[in-house]
Amino acid sequence: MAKPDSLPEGLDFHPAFLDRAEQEALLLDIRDVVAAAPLYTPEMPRSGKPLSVRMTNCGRLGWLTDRQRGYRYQETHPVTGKAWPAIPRKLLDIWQSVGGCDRPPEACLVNYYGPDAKMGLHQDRDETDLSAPVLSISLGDSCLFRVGGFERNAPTRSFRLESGDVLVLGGESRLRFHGVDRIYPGTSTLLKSEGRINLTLRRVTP
Ligand SMILES: O=C(O)CCC(=O)C(=O)O
Ligand SMILES: [Fe+2]
Repeated sequence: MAKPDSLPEGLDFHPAFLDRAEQEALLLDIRDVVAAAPLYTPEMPRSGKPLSVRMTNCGRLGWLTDRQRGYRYQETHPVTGKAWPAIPRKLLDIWQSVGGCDRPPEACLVNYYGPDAKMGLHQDRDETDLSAPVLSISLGDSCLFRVGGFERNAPTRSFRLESGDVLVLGGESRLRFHGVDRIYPGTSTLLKSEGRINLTLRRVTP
């Protein structure tokens, strides 16, 4: 899709960065990741309320949240107790070409959104290295993505993210609030069924 006319300062958006063949190849790698590290349902800290998105990770560190211990990175899958699988080469290459960071990512969060899933407005700030960017890749159904400022109540703008789009939150945009308002089911034929996969690559430690 075309770039929206006005995106917030410092937001680096690459619509249709991956062509269909690249998306299919990446999806095969993600299926291997999910086979080794199954999707699970994360819980909100304290309340234990389940998130609508299911998650897993690859990389040395994985991001997770549960009732008891809240938001954090850890080296093992919360259900299997095993180390996360490695980040696929293709993702490291994408980070190298558009991430603008010479150190490799340490974590790749895999978010799976069913047709009704969403993600509330939040900042990514559980990393100790906030100088490295957050790089996000969309696969499958389109979503309505919302991005705001540096306070929760600052004005926000929404635009669609489609399969193959890459978005980099870096530099002065690293800590912008963002979230996913909704999925548009049936807008992509990439996945076998409705839904969206988001891959979020991050550097965690300096
Ligand atoms: O699904 C997306 O596009 C955003 C995901 C996200 O913001 C996150 O996992 O922190
Ligand atoms: Fe985020």
